[in-house]
Amino acid sequence: MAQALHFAVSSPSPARSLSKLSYSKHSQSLFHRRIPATFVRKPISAVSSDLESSSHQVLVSENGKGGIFLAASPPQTAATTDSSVIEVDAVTEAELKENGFRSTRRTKLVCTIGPATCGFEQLEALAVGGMNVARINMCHGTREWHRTVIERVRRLNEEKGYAVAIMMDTEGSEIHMGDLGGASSAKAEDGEIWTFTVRSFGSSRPERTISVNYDGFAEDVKVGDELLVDGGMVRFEVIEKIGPDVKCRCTDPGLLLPRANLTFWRDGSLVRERNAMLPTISSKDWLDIDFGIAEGVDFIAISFVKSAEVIKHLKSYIAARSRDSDITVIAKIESIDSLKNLEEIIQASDGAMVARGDLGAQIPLEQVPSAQQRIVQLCRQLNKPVIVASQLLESMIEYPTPTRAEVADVSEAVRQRADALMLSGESAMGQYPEKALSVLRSVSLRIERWWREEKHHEAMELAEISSSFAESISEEICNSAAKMANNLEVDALFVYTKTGRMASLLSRCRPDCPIFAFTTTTSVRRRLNLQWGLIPFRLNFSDDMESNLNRTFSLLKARGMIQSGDLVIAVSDMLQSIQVMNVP
Ligand SMILES: Nc1ncnc2c1ncn2[C@@H]1O[C@H](COP(=O)(O)OP(=O)(O)O)[C@@H](O)[C@H]1O
Ligand SMILES: C=C(OP(=O)(O)O)C(=O)O
Ligand SMILES: [K+]
Ligand SMILES: [Mg+2]
Repeated sequence: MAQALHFAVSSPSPARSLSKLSYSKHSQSLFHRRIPATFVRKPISAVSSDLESSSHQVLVSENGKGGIFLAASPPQTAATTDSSVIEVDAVTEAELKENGFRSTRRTKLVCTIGPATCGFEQLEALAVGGMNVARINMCHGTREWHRTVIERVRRLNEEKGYAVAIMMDTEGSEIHMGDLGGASSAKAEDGEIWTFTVRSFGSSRPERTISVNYDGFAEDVKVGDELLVDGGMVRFEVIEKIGPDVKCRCTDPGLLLPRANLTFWRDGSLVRERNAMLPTISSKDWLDIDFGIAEGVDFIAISFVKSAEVIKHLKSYIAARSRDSDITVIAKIESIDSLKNLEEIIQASDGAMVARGDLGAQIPLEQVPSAQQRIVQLCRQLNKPVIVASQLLESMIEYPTPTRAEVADVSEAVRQRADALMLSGESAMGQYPEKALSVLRSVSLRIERWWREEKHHEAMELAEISSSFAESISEEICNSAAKMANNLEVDALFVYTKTGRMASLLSRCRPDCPIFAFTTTTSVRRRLNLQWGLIPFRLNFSDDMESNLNRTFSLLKARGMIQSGDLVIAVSDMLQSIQVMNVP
């Protein structure tokens, strides 16, 4: 029984308007009569409203495959011919073959790499387990150590066909403890007197003495202040100051980890005077940033961002230092100031991280969940990938299974439809990194399915974000294509995008089906690895959508990733078009 789809298009000239499009459920193909119409004002239910300019025509025309082809502007000339290779990472290929499209995981997974996972085999195990991005934290380890990790991830991608991206995370200039003289941790017992000092020590460090990286520390703290390690994992009270040494009594025992973050509180509020004067990007950070640019990392995550200024400054520096690299700058939201200036920071950044570790040390812990929800929602509105980070599965540093509370925390982050989840200590120095990763994966799949089956009608209302008419065409096309994909229950969305923008506009709509994103450069492909629901492929393609589609179909069918009859909606940023068709 054919089902009529109506596209109502009004045109300045009378009479000519689009009429019926018949959609036959059986052959799953759309057919229609070719009626070119200049689209002026009325919305087309599928492509939606506000394409006003008369210079833009919306053509509904036959595309030889009985498919519908909406082109919002005449096709431009575009790229060159191509090789017939399609690059897809091995994990995705296996998942698609095993579970089919609809159950492919949408939420991306970031793993912090540390001593527990820096070996080639350990990195491979994480990649097989679904790691999309490997994070290196410059707060720890040497540049040489991090370079080795980067090289191993690159080798993994080369040899095994993965597309694991690299995220470099700056140390930042907040106050933290030094190393513990090589010890992996130190236990502070209740009532013990510890010395925090700005002195630096060679090999022999007196017992219960901790060096602090902030020279102003001994001046700024006052007797009576409360000193928090890692946001309250251990607490001390300042009892005496002797020159560079600050004597503190342990009031809340716990484990001291190397280079743990220090904050100090006076009369119940965070002391930030001089601290606030510290630069967001320290001199060491600039050296690390040069290192990251030289190593070609995909993302640079900036710690303790306080304003949009530092992001703009860094982006212009990166642009000047490396013309062609498109390193994505992620703002870590982990201080009171970053919450105060949240919108401007996210607007200026390419993405954000809810860095709950330090955030929970700077604001009362009970405010972290609502701050997380606010940050995730704002990023989604502004079309910026957002990562929920830290302590998701903290107990799995020591235990092979998570607590119920941790599973609920992960579920909530997936329910909020964050783009990505991040493991910190769990994968950097924990005993069960692969188990922790598999918990993230299984919880993601479960909540994503819950969304598709029970909640997708609650898709978030997305405000218009385009800053030009051309951009608004792309935005309208993606919003419509995502809606069509849900209404027609298509198996997948295909998007052909050089810059990745069209792919992220589709990801922003959180459609029920996965989004196959084809792009011509490896760096854009890796960058798309952080965005919800995108399965990035590298493929040389032209502006001839027919040949792009035919080649893509044959390449993916040959790899058993799609099959004839699958229903696909294809979107392209070159032609600004939507096509609905069955895989031949
Ligand atoms: N490159 C590294 N070398 C050694 N230890 C690391 C490294 N990266 C992370 N770690 C360990 O894992 C813990 C959690 O990692 P992360 O959350 O990134 O750092 P932090 O908690 O110090 O901000 C760190 O405190 C540190 O003990
Ligand atoms: C991710 C965070 O930053 P870092 O681990 O670098 O302190 C955090 O504070 O949660
Ligand atoms: K850091
Ligand atoms: Mg932090």
